[in-house]
Parts: sequence; structure tokens; C-alpha cells
Amino acid sequence: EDHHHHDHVQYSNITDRDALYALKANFNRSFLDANWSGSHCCFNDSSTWYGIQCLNNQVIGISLEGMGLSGEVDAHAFANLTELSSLSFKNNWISGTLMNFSSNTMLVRVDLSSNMFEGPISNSLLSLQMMESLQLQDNNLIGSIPGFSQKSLREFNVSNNNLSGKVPETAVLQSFSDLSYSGNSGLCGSPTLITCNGAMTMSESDESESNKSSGIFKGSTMLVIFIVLVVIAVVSLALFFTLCNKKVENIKQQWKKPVNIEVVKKNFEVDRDRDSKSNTAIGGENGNKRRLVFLDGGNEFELDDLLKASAEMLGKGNFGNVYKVILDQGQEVVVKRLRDLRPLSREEFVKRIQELADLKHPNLLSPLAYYYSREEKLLVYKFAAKGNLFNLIHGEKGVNRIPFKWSSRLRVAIEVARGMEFLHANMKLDNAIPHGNLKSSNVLLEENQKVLVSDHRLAASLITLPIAVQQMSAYKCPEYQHYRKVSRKSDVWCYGSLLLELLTGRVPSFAAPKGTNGVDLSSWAHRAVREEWTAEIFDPEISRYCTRRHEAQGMMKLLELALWCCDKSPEKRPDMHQVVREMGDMKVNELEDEEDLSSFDPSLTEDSISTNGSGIIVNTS
Ligand SMILES: Nc1ncnc2c1ncn2[C@@H]1O[C@H](COP(=O)(O)OP(=O)(O)OP(=O)(O)O)[C@@H](O)[C@H]1O
Repeated sequence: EDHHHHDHVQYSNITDRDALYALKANFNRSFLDANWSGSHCCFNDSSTWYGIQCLNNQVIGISLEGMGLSGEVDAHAFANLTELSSLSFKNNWISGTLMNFSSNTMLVRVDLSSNMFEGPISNSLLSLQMMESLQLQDNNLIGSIPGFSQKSLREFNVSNNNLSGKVPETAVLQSFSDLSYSGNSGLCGSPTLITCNGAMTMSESDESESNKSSGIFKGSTMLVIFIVLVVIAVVSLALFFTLCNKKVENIKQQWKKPVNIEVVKKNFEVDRDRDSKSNTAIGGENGNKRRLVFLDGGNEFELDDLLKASAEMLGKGNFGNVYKVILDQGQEVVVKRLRDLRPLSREEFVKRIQELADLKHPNLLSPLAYYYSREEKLLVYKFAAKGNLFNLIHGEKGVNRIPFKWSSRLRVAIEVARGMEFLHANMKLDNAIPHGNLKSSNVLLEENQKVLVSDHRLAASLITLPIAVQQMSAYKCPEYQHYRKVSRKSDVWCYGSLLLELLTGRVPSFAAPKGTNGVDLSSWAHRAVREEWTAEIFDPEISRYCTRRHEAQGMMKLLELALWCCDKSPEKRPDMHQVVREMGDMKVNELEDEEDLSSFDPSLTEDSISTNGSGIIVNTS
């Protein structure tokens, strides 16, 4: 048979293929199960397998970034991939200990950042003489940092883990800045800002800290420490213990706070220090540039207020972590730490953020303030207390569930459409996608039930294209999948998918959070209508309203509109203005919802709603 022939010719390929098969079995991700299939992962220098690079029929690269992969990777998963030179699992939910890389002597780049890896940093990484970049930040790694000494290593980041001990004094590890190590409460020694006896290194901008904990043992040669110890022992042993106790107390106090607050704070602080240093070095920029800038010109609070306040992680978004911060006055705001940005100058960044902020509409969430420094970019938003639409639809099942009523769903549909219509009407660039990332986790609800669309225009203005393509919902539309084309109609497709999510209670695959699966909702719904399983389309939580004519008609109308917006060909979809017009006569009747559903019109049952091949008919007889 044909493939036997190939097996024979390309023997080395089979070992690689089996290694990838074993790897995908660790992840339980249906996309990979379907895509990594067949008897060959490589054909000469190319691969049809997602994320795989080949050279001479061997796997040289694996890149599975931001795919919601979870599970543990077998320690020897890469033992047979001897030609592997680049590996990235960045931005997933992979747990377990790090893999053994001792057979992968060709490895140049390893990026395992933003996962849930635990345990120590594998010593097998020490022997990789070609390693240029190692990214292990944002995991739960513990233990000390092994003594990396490869001269080839040019990028190294282990920040935001639970590492401890002294940073080894190898030339290469000392060559990276403190940012490569920040966010590890137990790490000490240069280049971190903490000396190993527990005292903070003083920095110009940190006066209050330095008063509290100016280290007695700073200076750090063995001799000095010895002499100081002796002197202190002689002068007052008791005083020494009191001081030590105080310090331990201080440290304990700090550790009591939730870890994520520490992480944010530490990074801000480090960042400010660097900025103030580089500013004086350059001599051009003044201190104001380090401040939080309010986009409406006001000045409600300072960066320091944010740092002092308690914070809670709301989520790891695709473009950075998101924190809720409660300020002293009780004001609640949301801080988004941006990453994967285009390399923008400050002026360009400010201009684009200002453009965002100038788009004012009651159904759009625009940033209140920003912070820009070389290392750190933050956006501050008001906090939407009722959370996101994804959680309202799919969250909390069972007895504790607060039903998400039909009338509320309809109101969300209408208000999101209005926000999107405004965005589309005010987008200057014709070929850009006005929103780009419309999905249920980016639709927020306020205390007063007001609906806010968030994250708009990030694709067009801030995020690098490869990341946008990988992460943003507009790039999941059929025209991008088939022809690599996107337009404002891709937003319309996302809006249609959002309507389907509201109606069916099912998760579209592009809106599925990391570690969960969704369905290809628009294909599913088109098929459901074509094959007349109408009764099964609607979320059971709202299908009970199908027994009432007004609601049934509303649901059918919305379903029709959703399918129109999800048409495979972009030209056939309505534009957002048409969508709003179509919904113009739909009334949200909050009270009707509460009425006893048993008083329904007996002439309307589930059978009275039916579909035919092309459309939906509500039988009103
Ligand atoms: N202003 C806000 N008020 C309340 N919750 C918010 C606010 N902004 C974001 N969130 C929530 O914080 C979490 C992370 O938000 P973020 O938008 O970064 O990630 P995402 O929507 O999951 O993915 P993406 O990065 O693709 O937008 C989400 O659950 C989101 O609903």
C-alpha cells in the first residue's frame, strides 16, 4: 500500500510522528486530535500538522501557543525528537513538572511561559549548548535556579514563579536584568533587588522602604559581615535579635498578602526604578511621564494609589493579565497589563489609546487612564460589577444558578449591536476590523444592567498581527480560515456567533476559555435549522418561553438574524447598521418574563415553531 511505501522510505519521520502522537495524547484537545493525524507529520521540509516545522523529514519546531492546552506532558516526551530546535507551549494551562531535554541538544529556543508548570527547573537544560532563549516566566516553578553557564544564552526569564535561593553567580545569569527574576518572593542576590540576608537594596525612588529596612549587612564581603557580626555581638546581642525579629515580621507581613498583589506591585516598583534611572541617563524625560495619565484630562488617583490598594486577579487574558483593584475611597477599577504589543513609540501608543478613548458610546467600555513605560503598559478601566456575558450564560449551573432570562438576553443582544454599530460607523480605516475580538467574555454588565462591549480595536491598533491572528475572534471567521481575509464583516460574523451563544447556551469554539472545548456554532446552527431540530436549538433555560407567542417570535427573529450574520460569505451578511434596524421593533419586556409561564397560549406549543430548508416559520395560527 501507498503509505507502507512511504513508511519505508521515510523511516526517521515515523519516530517523530509517534512522539507527536504520544504528545497529543497528553493534551486531550479535540483540535489537535483531528489535526495531528495520518502517517506523516513531515514531508521533506514542510508539514500540514498545526504548529509543526520540519527539515529533511524531521521535526525541528513545535509551536502550540495559546491553544488552551491542559494536562501534563510526559517527562520523556521529547526524547526521540533529537532535531528539535524550537519549542513553544506559551500561554496554555499545562501543569506538571518540566520535561527532560537531555536528548534535545539542538534546542535553541524554549518558551514554556504562562502555564502552570510546577517543580524545579530541570537540570537537563544546563547541557544544551545551543540554547539562546529560555522563557519560563509565569509558572509555579519552585526550588533554586540551576547554574546556567551557556554563553549562547541571550534571553532568559524566570519571573513570576515561586523560585527561591540565591541567583547563581555565573556570568550569563548575572548578565540579565532584575526583570528576568522579579516576582519570585524567595529569590535573592544580584541581579535581584534583594540581598540574601533579607534586606532590600536601596533605590533612589524608594525612600520609605529604605527607612524601614536599610540593611545592616549591606556591603557584602565576608570580612565586613564577620566584623559587623562580632561588633554587634559584643555591643548588644539583644538588640541584634530584636532587629532580626522585626525584619522577619516585615517579611512575614508581606507574605500574608495574596501572591498576585505582590507580583503586580513588585513589577511596578522595579519598573519605576528603571524608568527613573533611564530618564536621568537620557536626561530628556521628566518625572510626569511616569504617572498615570487620565484620558479625560482629570486626575482621580495616582499610580501609587493603585499599587497600595489590594488587587485580585480577574483573569489571564490573551493580551495580558487583568486585575481588579479597590482603591482607598472604595472606587473599584480594572487594570490590564498589556503584552504582545506592536513596538510602538510612546507618542504612537498615546495617540492610539486616545483614539480609543475618544470613541464614547453608552455601550462601549473605553479606558479611563493609561500608564506607559518601556517595560510596562497598563490600561485602567471602570469595573463592571455584574461580570461578563460568558459567565452569565455558562457559569454556575445547578441550584445556585441565577436564571439568565430571555428578556435579559434580548437586551444584551440589542445593546451590543448598538455599541458595534457605533464602532463601525466611527472606524476611519476602511480595511481594518473595527472591533476584532467580539466574544462573550468581552461583553460586560454593570450593576444597573447596562451592557458594555470591551477590548475593541486592540487588534487594529495595539496588538501584533501574529498574536491577533492566533487569539482574536475575528480571525476565526470562515473567510479567514479559507482565504486569509478579514474585514468589518468578520465582526458581524462574531456578532452572529454571540447571538447564537445567547440563544443556544452553547460555547462557540473561539470563545471557549483555555482548557475547555466549544463547538463550531455557526455550522451547527445552520445544520440544526436545515434539519429541523428547532426545539433542540434553544437553551433549555429560555426554550420554555417558546410557549408564548411574543417570545417565540422574538427568539425566531433573533435566530434568523444570527444565521444571516453568520453567512459563510461576508458579502451576504448584513452590516451592523442593518442589524440594529432589524432589531428596531423588538421590545424587551422585563415584566412579562416574571409572569406565570403556565398561563401560556395553548395554541402555541413547540410544534408550532418549525423550520424549512431556507428559513424559519412561526406558525401563528
Ligand atoms: N472592566 C471590567 N470589569 C469587570 N470584569 C472585567 C473587566 N475587564 C475585564 N474583565 C474580566 O477579566 C477577565 C480577563 O479579561 P480579558 O478581556 O483580558 O480576557 P478575555 O476576555 O478572557 O480574553 P481576551 O484577552 O481575548 O479579551 C475576563 O473574565 C473579563 O470578563
